[in-house]
Amino acid sequence: MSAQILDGKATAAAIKSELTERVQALKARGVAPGLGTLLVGDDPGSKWYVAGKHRDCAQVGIGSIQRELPDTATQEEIEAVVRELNDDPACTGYIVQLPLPKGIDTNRVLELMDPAKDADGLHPTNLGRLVLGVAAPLPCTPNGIVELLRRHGVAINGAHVVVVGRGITVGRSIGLLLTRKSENATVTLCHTGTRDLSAQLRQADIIVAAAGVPHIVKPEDVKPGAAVLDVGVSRDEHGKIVGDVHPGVAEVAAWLSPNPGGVGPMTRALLLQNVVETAERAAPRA
Ligand SMILES: Nc1nc2c(c(=O)[nH]1)N[C@@H](CN(C=O)c1ccc(C(=O)N[C@@H](CCC(=O)O)C(=O)O)cc1)CN2
Repeated sequence: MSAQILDGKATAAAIKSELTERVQALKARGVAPGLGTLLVGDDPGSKWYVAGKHRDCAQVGIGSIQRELPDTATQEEIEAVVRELNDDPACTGYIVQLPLPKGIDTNRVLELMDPAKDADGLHPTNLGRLVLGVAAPLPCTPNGIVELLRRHGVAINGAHVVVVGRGITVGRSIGLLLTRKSENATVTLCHTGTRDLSAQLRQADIIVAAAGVPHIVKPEDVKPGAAVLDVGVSRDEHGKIVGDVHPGVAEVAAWLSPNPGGVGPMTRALLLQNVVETAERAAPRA
């Protein structure tokens, strides 16, 4: 058996094409959505991701505001740019690219953002709204995963989802989305303190691997017929991505989201969706 591919590139392209129409409709009503990004430091991966976000904006007609600081920037300098983005009327939504350099208090930076402009859905107010079930921008990678499964017809309702990794952008928040009544999944969150990871993985109908540990999910850990989403990014000595999922899993799983080409492009598409939805919320139809 060879798994069917959960094609993030093609799905993201479809979402971007839908968003292009929504942006045009907003502009016809005099609303111009604009995405701001704050990049601190010169990590090549982060630079590439931010550049990709602005390429996407150009593609769908969203404006771009790019702010950069060196990796020597202080907490105060970073917070000053956050305040500027909060006050900039051209910036209708923005993100602070993560991770921030060592020594910077990321939570303080995120808390300072205007929650109404939080395009990543990572502000404590928006995570709280998600807990309460109130409309809010949703974290992009978890939302991208749900959308990727939904658009490929993978059953989420009643599924047992095992998530590996408890980072802020994926593992911590994905359970909040998947356990909503609309998704109705049962979620187990595994991390470095989990005693028998293989035993947990073998129970899963859906595996979300977001640990950043190369090939932590092995073929023998996967129930035949499961859907497996590879989210972790490590690099080999040539800079090539090595995911969290061993290539042999393709012979056991029914569905596989590859890496690259799976969840990454979905993260970018759902970021644009947050920007569009924030602008739509701020400018309700007459
Ligand atoms: N503020 C945020 N920071 C980070 C987030 C986030 O959602 N918000 N997630 C990641 C990085 N990320 C977006 O910022 C991101 C990662 C990967 C991709 C992507 O399209 N990857 C490609 C492969 C690219 C390559 O070859 O390196 C793919 O998967 O096909 C997009 C966005 C951490 N920081």
